[in-house]
Amino acid sequence: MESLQRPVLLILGAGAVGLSLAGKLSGTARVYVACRPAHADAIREQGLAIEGIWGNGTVDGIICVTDSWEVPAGVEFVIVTAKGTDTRAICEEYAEVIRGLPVASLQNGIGNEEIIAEYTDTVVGGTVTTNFSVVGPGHVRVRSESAPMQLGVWSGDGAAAALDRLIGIVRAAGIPVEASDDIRAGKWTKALLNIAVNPLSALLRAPVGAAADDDLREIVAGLIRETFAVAGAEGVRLPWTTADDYLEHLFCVQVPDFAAVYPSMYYDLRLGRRTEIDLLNGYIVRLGERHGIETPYNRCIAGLIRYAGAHPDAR
Ligand SMILES: NC(=O)C1=CN([C@@H]2O[C@H](COP(=O)(O)OP(=O)(O)OC[C@H]3O[C@@H](n4cnc5c(N)ncnc54)[C@H](OP(=O)(O)O)[C@@H]3O)[C@@H](O)[C@H]2O)C=CC1
Ligand SMILES: CC(C)(CO)C(=O)C(=O)O
Repeated sequence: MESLQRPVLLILGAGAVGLSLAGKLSGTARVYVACRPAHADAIREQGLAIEGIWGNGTVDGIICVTDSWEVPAGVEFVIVTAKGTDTRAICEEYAEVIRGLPVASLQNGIGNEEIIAEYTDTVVGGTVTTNFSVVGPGHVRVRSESAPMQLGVWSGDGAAAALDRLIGIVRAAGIPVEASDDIRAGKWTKALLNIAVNPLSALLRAPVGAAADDDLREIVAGLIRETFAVAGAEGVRLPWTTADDYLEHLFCVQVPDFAAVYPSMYYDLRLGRRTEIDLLNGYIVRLGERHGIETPYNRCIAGLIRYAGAHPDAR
């Protein structure tokens, strides 16, 4: 009977982040994951293998689905962890399931919550500043963590109540989490880190620590100064007054925290998948054009990533 009272969650687009979350959340919730057949087959056969700072071992009880009709009634929360390039497609695929349910995004980049809000009324925005990777089918690794998960009301009358409940579920599972009273700014705050390190790591095949190299610091500073100018024009209230204040945090805290690991875009480029560049640096370029702000550093790095993405011999 106890399991019937557990919250029922559906994680949409479960790879590095989604499967790791599923592994942790299944301690306190019944968790369905919408994932690819390779993960589903491995997890059905031998459970989810998880290693790293969130614990080591095999997690049984995660329920894999590869099609929307496999999701039973009774799901209370949906968490989207697909890449931002797949947000619309996965929302379309699971549209019947998610309509009317609270849906949270833990994705990087700007624009995912707006898409999700087209499919349900109640949206919770979120960020996760932890490093996750896929080791193989049904096997994930969790490495460095630099800040607690942030969750905040995005839209919908029911979002405040949904937020409280979701935070309770996440906290009960032992994942550090905080409520954000301005999750729009929270998404931009997280994007600063991704704009600074993801494309450089992906292009150079180097871990995040490379961003602090003397030859790269000025590039990172250029990316961030442009992003601050655009964020200011958009009226986004970042937690740092100036780009240089954030750069100090980036180089003194975030880059050291993630020095040895590779960001998600590194894996996308290596594996020939679409990258999230247009939700990050490419987005800054588009907004810069709208506001008449020059963004040469972001334009350059976004172009390099797009070129490498389109030319296998360049990645
Ligand atoms: N990895 C990290 O350390 C962090 C990542 N993030 C962000 O979290 C999000 C997820 O990243 P990450 O977990 O690394 O990405 P992954 O690519 O590892 O995981 C996403 C998974 O969703 C699958 N997927 C996509 N569409 C569908 C679908 N329609 N049905 C079933 N499965 C689907 C993908 O399969 P396929 O590849 O075959 O399409 C992939 O396995 C991104 O926005 C990322 O930027 C945030 C913080 C840290
Ligand atoms: C925080 C970081 C850099 C962790 O890997 C990330 O968000 C990503 O990989 O996209």
